[in-house]
Amino acid sequence: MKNKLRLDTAAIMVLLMLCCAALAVPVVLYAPQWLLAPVIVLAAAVILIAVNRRRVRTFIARNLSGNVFGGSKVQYSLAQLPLPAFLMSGNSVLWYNAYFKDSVLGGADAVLMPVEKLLPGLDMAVCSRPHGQDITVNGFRFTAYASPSPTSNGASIVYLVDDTFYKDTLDEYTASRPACMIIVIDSYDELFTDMKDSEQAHEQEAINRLLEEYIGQTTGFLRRVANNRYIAVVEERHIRRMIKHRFDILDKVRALHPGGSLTLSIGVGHGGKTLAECQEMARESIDIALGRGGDQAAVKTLDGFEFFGGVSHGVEKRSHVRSRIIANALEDQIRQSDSVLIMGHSMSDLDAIGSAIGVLRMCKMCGVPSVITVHKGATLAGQLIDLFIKAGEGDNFIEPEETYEIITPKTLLIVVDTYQKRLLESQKIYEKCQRVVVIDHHRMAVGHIDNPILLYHEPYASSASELVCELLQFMPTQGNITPLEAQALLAGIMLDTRSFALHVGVRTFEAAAWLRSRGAQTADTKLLFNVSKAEYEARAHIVEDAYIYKGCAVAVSEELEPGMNVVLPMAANDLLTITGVDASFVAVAKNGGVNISARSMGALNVQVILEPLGGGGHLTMAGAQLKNCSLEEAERRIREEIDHYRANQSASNAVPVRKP
Ligand SMILES: Nc1ncnc2c1ncn2[C@@H]1O[C@H](COP(=O)(O)O[C@H]2[C@@H](O)[C@H](n3cnc4c(N)ncnc43)O[C@@H]2COP(=O)(O)O)[C@@H](O)[C@H]1O
Ligand SMILES: [Mn+2]
Repeated sequence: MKNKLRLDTAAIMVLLMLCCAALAVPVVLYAPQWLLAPVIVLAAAVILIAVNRRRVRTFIARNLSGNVFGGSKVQYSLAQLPLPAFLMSGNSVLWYNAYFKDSVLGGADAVLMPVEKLLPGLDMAVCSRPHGQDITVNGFRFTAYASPSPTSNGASIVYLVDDTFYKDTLDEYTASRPACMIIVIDSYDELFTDMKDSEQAHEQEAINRLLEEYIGQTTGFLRRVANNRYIAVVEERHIRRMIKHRFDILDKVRALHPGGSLTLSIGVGHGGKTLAECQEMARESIDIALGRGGDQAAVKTLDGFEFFGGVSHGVEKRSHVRSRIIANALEDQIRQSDSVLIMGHSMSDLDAIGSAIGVLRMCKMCGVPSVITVHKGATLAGQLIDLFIKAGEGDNFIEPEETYEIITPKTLLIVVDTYQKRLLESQKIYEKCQRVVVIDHHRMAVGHIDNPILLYHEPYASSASELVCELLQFMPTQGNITPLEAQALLAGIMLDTRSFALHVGVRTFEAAAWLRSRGAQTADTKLLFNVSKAEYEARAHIVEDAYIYKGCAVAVSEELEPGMNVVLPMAANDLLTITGVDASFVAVAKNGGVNISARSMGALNVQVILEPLGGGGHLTMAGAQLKNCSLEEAERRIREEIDHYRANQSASNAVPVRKP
């Protein structure tokens, strides 16, 4: 009968269409004034079809749905089921009970209608699973369950459980969970110490007002717990809104001073089981936000950290007193050890080896057996190590594997120029040594060494070599560093400051002056940055092939000759010297993957751009290593992250473009 009805409808439709078509031609040719006639016929056809469809649907519904369908036992039980239920075949609704008609169809008929039209998004594969599928219709939130059909166009029964109340309650519960925020005014002591009382009060009042307004938009509360520190407890829904707006309070506070010297850091903990757990997560977040240089929000969730903001340059906040305390403490630790191992990051560079050479001198002055452990076949400081070998000091450098036998509980491991476990020259040495000291200048990142007995971490220092110079200056002059060692430390500073162009503070020049006084020759040091002709050519080719994308120079290159690793970061440095280039990204194929070096002069944060690719570094210098990745894919991902970064910049001004 259904087929017959469909046939009738189709036949009428086709007939009327044919009539229209047949009429239209002669009418246009001989009597255009009668053109209205076929239009009227067509309109009549459409109305007829609509009326007919409605009649058909009502007819089928009256006969098939409700309580009177065939009287089969299955149908009878579904009709009485106090839940909306329907039967579908292929993609069409065949039958439904009265509950379905009332609550889902609002009393209308829908037999033979496509299911997609009635329940958009219903997926039979999903709702056939034990947890069913969430479906929202007319403001009601159902869970749909289905009997799986053995064939794609076979019949299935679907019934809907109205969970509106429980789902709304669950949403409200989740959205109202408490979250904790710790807010810190960056570099408070440095900024506020020299201010008059009235100026201090004025600044503090401005910050308080902004924070009160910010937290005042929530149902939470804000408490100032120290001069520079606040705690806020807000609901999860407000944290979501803050994340959506990328913590725009950071911009508002930064805008209080045109120079951007006044900034905030925010640590957020949310999603924890208890408020105490969220507070602990907020504490870890604020440590990371401050360790990364401040002026940013770090959000810890159960899955890891997310960062927002972070573009201004931190205010130097180091003191000579702290350096002296660290120097004394380090000397004590060295003297309490039966041996000392000094280690940098993998693919060590002039800063890692230069600072290690400085630390080695401290150990020698303390009379404790010590050695630098480095993969001599995988270093960017090969020329420097060769100089020491030529000077008869090759024994100072040994391969990591050669140290395993000599490690005892009283061995001290001093890690320089990295704070990250996964970047260490040797994970095994780190795991074997029970006592670890870290001397580093990188911003703190997720996965840092978490158990050092002594930590000299200064993200405001130019380099690890600068930090080690400070420590050495508290050691006796007699027996202190040789001219060759001074040259090594100077090379480390020159590398990380791009020859005194970036991250240079007063203390950097103080360290350089001291090294000069200890015999470092700048011309000799410069020679350590020389490359072979082949390396120079490779570097030039990469620069030549680069193109500019959204203010960033992007270059990709096939794998370089073995031993040419330094070409990659050097080409990235070179590209920054092009006018109008805010940042550079160089991607070079390596062992089935791609290595990336990125540089900026501070106008954008390359660390933030490379972090989603699993990389890191800092604002002006970052890197990433993509495993099992083609050059095309790497290039696509770099451009995608640049797009994302630029979109955020223009959307919220959360990341203002500024030269240092
Ligand atoms: N996967 C990563 N995770 C976290 N951090 C990473 C990761 N990969 C790299 N990084 C950090 O990013 C910056 C930049 O690294 P880079 O490899 O691009 O540059 C370093 C050296 O390759 C480069 N370099 C060494 N010798 C020379 C030279 N003779 N001339 C020019 N450039 C040279 O200098 C960078 C030194 O970086 P530093 O060790 O941080 O001081 C870096 O921080 C990685 O740790
Ligand atoms: Mn380094």
